[in-house]
Amino acid sequence: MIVFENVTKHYKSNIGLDDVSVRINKGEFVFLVGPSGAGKSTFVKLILKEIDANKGKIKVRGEDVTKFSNRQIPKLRRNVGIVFQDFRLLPKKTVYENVAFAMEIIHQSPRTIKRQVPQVLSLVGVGTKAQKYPNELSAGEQQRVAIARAIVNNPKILIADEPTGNLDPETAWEIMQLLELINMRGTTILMVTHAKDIVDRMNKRVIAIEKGRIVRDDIGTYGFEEALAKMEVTMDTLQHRRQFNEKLKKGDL
Ligand SMILES: Nc1ncnc2c1ncn2[C@@H]1O[C@H](COP(=O)(O)OP(=O)(O)OP(=O)(O)O)[C@@H](O)[C@H]1O
Repeated sequence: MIVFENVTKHYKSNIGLDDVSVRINKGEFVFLVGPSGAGKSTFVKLILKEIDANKGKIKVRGEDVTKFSNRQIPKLRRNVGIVFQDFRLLPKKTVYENVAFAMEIIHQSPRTIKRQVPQVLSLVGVGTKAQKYPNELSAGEQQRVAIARAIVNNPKILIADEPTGNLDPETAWEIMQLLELINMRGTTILMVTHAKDIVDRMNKRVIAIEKGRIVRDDIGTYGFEEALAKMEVTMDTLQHRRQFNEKLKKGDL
């Protein structure tokens, strides 16, 4: 889904990323962590082609974005939703209008907008706030609206850049559960964060970068346990089927 192959990005004298190779698969939930100046924003900006790499290939959904022309960039960004720490909602538009606007700019029909916006607002838990303005909402509600706006056009990838940075721990956790729900519906999620407690609690894959290099890439253990649980079910089912077949053969049924 997102592949970096020997990607290097230098800014004059600073290293953004240094020979980074990594693959994020379809459906994954990945944390990108690292100290300030490590290269996290550089990583995100390269995916969105807000900046260009000096070296290497960056594939997003199989296409090498380093070769994209300016005309191809809007399509790329349509496939990658993004949410920020500071929400970035339009203050003079209502919740409904903020989300509808993301559909209007890609020329969705009024009928589709009318159908989709209420659906996505209730999915993220702010269905009753459609006519409110951002300043009438709590921080957590504003982030929910920003998430609604980011996913309303069904992007395959959602990048969350410090999405809980402005939230108290309880609200932050609610937002994480919402992101998990979105991930379970099939969206690949890349979340940049400094929130160690959240990273530990979520137990997902963690890519750590320092000074432009990947220094750790740990797969969360839940994925493995889940797979094991699924295997047990399958093995149970197989065993039942085998017993059933044997009984059938013996004429015990
Ligand atoms: N436009 C730029 N011009 C020059 N140097 C830059 C530029 N943008 C980033 N850098 C440098 O590249 C390195 C990586 O920066 P980047 O913003 O990717 O880090 P980060 O991990 O996102 O940091 P933070 O957690 O503080 O946002 C840093 O040394 C930074 O100073």
